[in-house]
Amino acid sequence: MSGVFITLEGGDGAGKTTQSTLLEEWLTAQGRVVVRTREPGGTDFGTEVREIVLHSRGFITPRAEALLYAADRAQHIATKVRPALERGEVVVQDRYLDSSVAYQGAGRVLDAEEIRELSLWAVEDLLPDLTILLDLDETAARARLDSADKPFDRLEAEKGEFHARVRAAFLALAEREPARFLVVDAAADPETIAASIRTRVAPLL
Ligand SMILES: Nc1ncnc2c1ncn2[C@@H]1O[C@H](COP(=O)(O)OP(=O)(O)OP(=O)(O)O)[C@@H](O)[C@H]1O
Ligand SMILES: Cc1cn([C@H]2C[C@H](O)[C@@H](COP(=O)(O)O)O2)c(=O)[nH]c1=O
Repeated sequence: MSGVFITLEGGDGAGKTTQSTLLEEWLTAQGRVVVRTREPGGTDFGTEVREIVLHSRGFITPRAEALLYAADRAQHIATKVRPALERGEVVVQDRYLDSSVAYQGAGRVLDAEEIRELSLWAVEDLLPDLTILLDLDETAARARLDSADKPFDRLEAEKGEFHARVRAAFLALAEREPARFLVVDAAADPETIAASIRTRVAPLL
């Protein structure tokens, strides 16, 4: 596999969409073919899963929720991400298995190792070349979401303690795999963040 697989992680409102847009623009200007995608929802199947997992009105058990994210991931990696990497393209993806460890593991208080194993099984062990963690405290993230003025989804609607556990879990994951992660202060301005991301991505191209 000769492409480059880059994931962006962080809490809701940390700035992943903003930074993946800027990264895609820069990579395209460097002459690379970019596949910009996300989880959940990077495939037709995933779009249906996304609707259930983010907007279902009924109660979803934590294990059922973990399996929904894993099903979305299995389909997405097999049908979209691996083929793009095999063609030598750059995949820029909002969220991946670290989100499951942080949200379902720490947030929903399931066993983090089991959640990671479930995702690794779903994707036949594919890990990113680089994971950019946009780190922002939950109060600042909530203020950004509030100002966006759109209704909260199931996960965004969780309490502050849930999001604090998610943030701590992301930071612990980055500490455990420093070679894979770039941790960025997401409170900085978007151009400063984009510049530090480009510095780390350039040697991978
Ligand atoms: N560095 C930044 N400083 C201030 N505001 C920012 C910054 N980056 C993004 N924002 C703003 O914060 C809000 C959320 O940004 P964005 O949609 O990029 O985050 P996200 O991590 O993709 O969110 P979600 O997880 O909810 O999809 C937007 O209104 C965006 O304009
Ligand atoms: C991949 C993944 C995502 N989540 C959560 C995180 C967010 O709250 C939503 C996705 O919304 P976004 O606007 O696309 O960021 O889903 C999760 O709990 N577990 C996962 O594996």
